[in-house]
Amino acid sequence: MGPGGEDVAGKLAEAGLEVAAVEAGLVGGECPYYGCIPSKMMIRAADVLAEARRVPGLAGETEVRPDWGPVAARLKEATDDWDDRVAAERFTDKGGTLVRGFGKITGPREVTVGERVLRARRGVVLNPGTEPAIPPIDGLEGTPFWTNRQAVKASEAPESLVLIGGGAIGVELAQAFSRFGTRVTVLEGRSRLLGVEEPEAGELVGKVFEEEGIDVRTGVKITRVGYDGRFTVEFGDRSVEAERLLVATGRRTDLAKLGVGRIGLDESARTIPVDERMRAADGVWAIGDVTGHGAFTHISMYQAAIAVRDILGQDGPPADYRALPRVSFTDPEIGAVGLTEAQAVEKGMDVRTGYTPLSSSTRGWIHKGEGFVKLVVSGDELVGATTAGPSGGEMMSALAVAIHGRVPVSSLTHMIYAYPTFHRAIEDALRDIG
Ligand SMILES: Cc1cc2nc3c(=O)[nH]c(=O)nc-3n(C[C@H](O)[C@H](O)[C@H](O)COP(=O)(O)OP(=O)(O)OC[C@H]3O[C@@H](n4cnc5c(N)ncnc54)[C@H](O)[C@@H]3O)c2cc1C
Ligand SMILES: NC(=O)c1ccc[n+]([C@@H]2O[C@H](COP(=O)([O-])OP(=O)(O)OC[C@H]3O[C@@H](n4cnc5c(N)ncnc54)[C@H](O)[C@@H]3O)[C@@H](O)[C@H]2O)c1
Repeated sequence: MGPGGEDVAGKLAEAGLEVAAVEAGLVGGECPYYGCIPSKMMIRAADVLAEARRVPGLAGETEVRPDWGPVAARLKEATDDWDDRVAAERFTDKGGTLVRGFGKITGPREVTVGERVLRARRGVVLNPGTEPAIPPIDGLEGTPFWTNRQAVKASEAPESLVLIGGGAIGVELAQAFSRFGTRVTVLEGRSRLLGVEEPEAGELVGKVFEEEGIDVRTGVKITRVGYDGRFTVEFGDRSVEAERLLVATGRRTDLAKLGVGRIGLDESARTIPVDERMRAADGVWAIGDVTGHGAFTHISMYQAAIAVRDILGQDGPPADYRALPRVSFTDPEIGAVGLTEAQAVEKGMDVRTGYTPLSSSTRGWIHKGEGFVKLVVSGDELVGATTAGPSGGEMMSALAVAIHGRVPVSSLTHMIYAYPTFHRAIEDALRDIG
């Protein structure tokens, strides 16, 4: 019952099907309780602090004294103190049956929860999501390290924090805590932050982090973690010490524990492959992080809608991930859609790119905002874009529409872009296409 599962279960119950939903944790999954919503609330508060600190030089003087108290209180309220009663009732009020516990597939169209065996006529929808993947670092196991699940329950911002992993979770939480006064170190194994996105994105975030006092170490190989009331993380001949350690090194799903072997799927795989209708096997649909099409709530919900249509025998377009959007909610915010330049090259496309720094646009200059627009083009088709800046995620939406609707690049070039918006920089990036 992640975001997609909750949607599928509710919609099918509303359509009159007899639906049993199995949930081992909280109805709604990671996003509302430990992921998107709490992290974005932390980021919203941290961004307010950053804006206040920008007053000098623009509008006068400020004195900023961060207090985590309102953040912790807001998170408690937003998650109902990590209680899913409202979400559970939303489903049962639609006529669904909620079964609490861990579900295991025990046969075709059969799921067992403890002693209870559920047999479906129509089929089973799998939406097990992911949990934090913990790397096998010497000394880490058994220490009171945080993952995102503990970080969002912090009652105060720690004095110091080491983050292992500079991906999506790592960068968002690093900046949020740092802006509340936490001394933050990010240790990333790859050569840059946000390694799956365009290199320019990770480089920009790394530069801004350094300027804000976040210690970023990339290309590190962590050899040991020690804990004696404080954490020591060793990498090569260096080490860093902190009050808290947050591990954000990716996600995993235990498919063997879920019992997918009973329906002919590979239990040692990292994902459950699905077709364009979310079918994973006869009478089995899978949606969300586990399908490997992007660990995002909007993917879970998008796939949910397709699965519902397929189960109810309704028409509708098959899954299409060409215009897959994603946003890293750092400041500057990194919006991205479709392919990166490297991914397009890897696919054998004849790639051209266009790039412009946001500072050369009127709005970027007025705002004193850092960022850029990068476009990835193949022929006359836009296949990918990255928009970094104060509203990078919102800027990206225009390009997501262009990719989704296959708007030719030649047509985008002759469009009117409102002056002076951030998104007007898209026009400059289009002109730069080689
Ligand atoms: C810190 C953080 C920030 C994030 N921020 C964003 C963001 O800003 N935007 C965005 O789009 N995405 C974000 N994500 C990702 C997003 O949370 C997930 O992609 C989203 O929750 C969709 O996941 P899902 O549908 O696969 O299932 P999940 O949300 O992972 O839920 C799966 C549910 O299934 C339950 N479950 C698993 N196995 C079983 C079983 N066998 N029996 C019974 N129950 C079981 C689990 O308890 C869980 O409740 C973030 C994630 C994290 C960790
Ligand atoms: N804004 C958003 O939409 C948002 C925010 C947070 C998370 N998410 C989703 O959740 C997923 C999980 O986030 P994540 O940050 O855990 O995973 P990630 O895959 O984005 O990043 C993990 C990082 O940890 C690094 N790493 C792995 N092992 C390491 C080690 N031993 N030492 C040092 N570095 C190591 C990897 O190189 C990688 O850069 C994301 O992929 C994303 O899909 C989305």
